[in-house]
Amino acid sequence: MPSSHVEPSLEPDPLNHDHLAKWRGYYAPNRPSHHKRILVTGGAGFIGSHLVDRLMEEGNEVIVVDSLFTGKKSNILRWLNNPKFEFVRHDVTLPYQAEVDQIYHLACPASPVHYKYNAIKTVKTNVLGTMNMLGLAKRVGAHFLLASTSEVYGDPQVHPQSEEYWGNVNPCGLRSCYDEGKRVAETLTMDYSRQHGVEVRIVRIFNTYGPRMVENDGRVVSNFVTQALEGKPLTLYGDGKQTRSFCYVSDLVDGMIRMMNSEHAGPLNLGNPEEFTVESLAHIVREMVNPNLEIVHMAATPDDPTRRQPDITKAKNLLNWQPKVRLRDGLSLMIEEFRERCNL
Ligand SMILES: O=c1ccn([C@@H]2O[C@H](COP(=O)(O)OP(=O)(O)O[C@H]3OC[C@@H](O)[C@H](O)[C@H]3O)[C@@H](O)[C@H]2O)c(=O)[nH]1
Repeated sequence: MPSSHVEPSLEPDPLNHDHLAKWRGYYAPNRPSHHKRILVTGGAGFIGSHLVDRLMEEGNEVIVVDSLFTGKKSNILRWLNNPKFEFVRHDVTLPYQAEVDQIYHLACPASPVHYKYNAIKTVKTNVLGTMNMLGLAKRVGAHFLLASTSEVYGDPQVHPQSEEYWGNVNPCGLRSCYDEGKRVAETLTMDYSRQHGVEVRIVRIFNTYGPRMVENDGRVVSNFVTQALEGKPLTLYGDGKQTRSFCYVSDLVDGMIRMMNSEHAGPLNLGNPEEFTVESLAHIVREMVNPNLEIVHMAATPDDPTRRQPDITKAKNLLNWQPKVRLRDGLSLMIEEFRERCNL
């Protein structure tokens, strides 16, 4: 039994959320005392699998629920025979039940190419999937963390973006399934907190990169690294003057775990505030892999945000968190892993 727990009375008070949560925590059967039982939806994906590594290394029990639409079993291969680990191939748009203490809800395709592929499914994943996981959190008294996104700011008119900014999102465009889907997911999360007393956390994840990105998922860092290693021209969409701020995956995962174990609901930005034009990213990758590569311009994608940079003051103050890995250092780790994994 965790020492911080105060023993509640034998009967739960269903009208008192705080008491109910404590009661559930205290009397739950099979409750481990030294670690947590943690559900990670989307745990076989890029960010999810790095999060799972950290949670398993810390000695927790981890259940991964993933439909494998974009996730891969190979990302969690090292844990498959571990008795503290369980993989469930399941789509979160359908209910799922398990007795857990924490839920990290990441399930959703994240690359614009993937989330636009079946836009209605993307909305369903964000709305039904988030409702299902919040319902589970409510039933079992688990803490719930939503992996939201910088895309809730749309094409921002405020720069850099702080959590107070409400965003500039097209509700009817090609990206809306993801942007609006995540906005509803945030709304649902806050409503489950207000209406049902669920302990929630919302993090808004800015562009993240690193090992295990799907090499052809269409996102800019994975595209440039794969193209460079294959000796192909780097594809710059639009004029290349649009900006992004790239966070290395280990920094991001550290922020997510700190947030889950904090007292703060958020929303909270997690990202690296170093801002680059996409063109300058192409130059950096080219210089690191092969300075002779060509850079070709292609048409811009619709509703592509023109600038993006997180204001991380809140994360610094509340979580004592800030990214440590500089872009070139993170890129060289990623390039090395891509070379090995993809035989490039
Ligand atoms: O080959 C490419 C790919 C992309 N790009 C450009 O690079 C920029 C970044 O594009 P990405 O597809 O990597 O990512 P985006 O910033 O559009 O979306 C991202 O935002 C935040 C996350 O929540 C999302 O999951 C992620 O997809 C865009 O301006 C895009 O047009 C290129 O110039 N060339």
